[in-house]
Amino acid sequence: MLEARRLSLSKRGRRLLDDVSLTLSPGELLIVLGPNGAGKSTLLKLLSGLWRADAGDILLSGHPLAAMRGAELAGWRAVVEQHSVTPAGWRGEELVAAGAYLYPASPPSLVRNTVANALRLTEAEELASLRLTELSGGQRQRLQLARALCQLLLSPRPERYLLLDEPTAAQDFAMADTLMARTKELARRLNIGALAVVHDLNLALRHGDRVLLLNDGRSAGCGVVDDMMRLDRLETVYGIRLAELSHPEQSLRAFVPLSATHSPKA
Ligand SMILES: Nc1ncnc2c1ncn2[C@@H]1O[C@H](COP(=O)(O)OP(=O)(O)OP(=O)(O)O)[C@@H](O)[C@H]1O
Repeated sequence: MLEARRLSLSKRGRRLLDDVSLTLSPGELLIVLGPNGAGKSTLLKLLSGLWRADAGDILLSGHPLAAMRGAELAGWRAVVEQHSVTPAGWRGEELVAAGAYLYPASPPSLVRNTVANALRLTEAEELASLRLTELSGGQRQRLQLARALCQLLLSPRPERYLLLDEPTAAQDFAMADTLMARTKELARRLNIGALAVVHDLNLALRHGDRVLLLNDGRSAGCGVVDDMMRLDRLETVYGIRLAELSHPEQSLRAFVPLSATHSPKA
């Protein structure tokens, strides 16, 4: 299990995260929701080991993340950041194969198969031979997801975690839904703990196992989707009136903003 206990972080005299805790189990998809500036990316940077918290601990299967070096950490977790830099001149499959850099002793055929598998799982097969500079933002984002999957698929660690910062931000409506469904399915099938920061409440509703709500650097609750995704709670966190709609025949529900009463904090 990935366990974050009472994380806090300040920068330039501002509290970006304040006493935030969470658990992420292998096989589940935890969605992190919250308004702009709530601290979602900050939390992901701490969980990834890219930043260090001022207070609190992060444990991976009981081992402190703070004591892990880069290569060791990369076996436990793969990260897709919000803004990833892609090397000029690379083609899609080279980016995905970068996920195998930790395992130089892997047989080339295993790496080739893993890259192909990761491309297939992320609906990115047709991007393999194309130059990154000639791809759309959404296509590059899918390849980054494939690169992260390749890293985890080759890892010998008993527990693996996939940390995604807005993995569907550049995806069209249909692809966003497909990718979140895939992520959930992969988490289950490969027993990977997946955490995804998303903005779309309805993606969280449809695909999340559990939800962490962040507001102003603090936790506004963490629990199963039905408990967290309640109208009153979401209206408070987002500062907007919402309507909850349900499909007459299928057990589907969705949230839509009702009015322009939003009062952004910053
Ligand atoms: N390097 C930094 N130094 C100082 N403050 C920062 C830094 N990075 C982010 N912040 C501040 O921390 C707060 C949280 O930022 P963060 O990026 O974690 O929010 P977020 O919830 O991911 O927002 P968004 O939904 O807009 O991506 C913001 O107020 C931001 O201005």
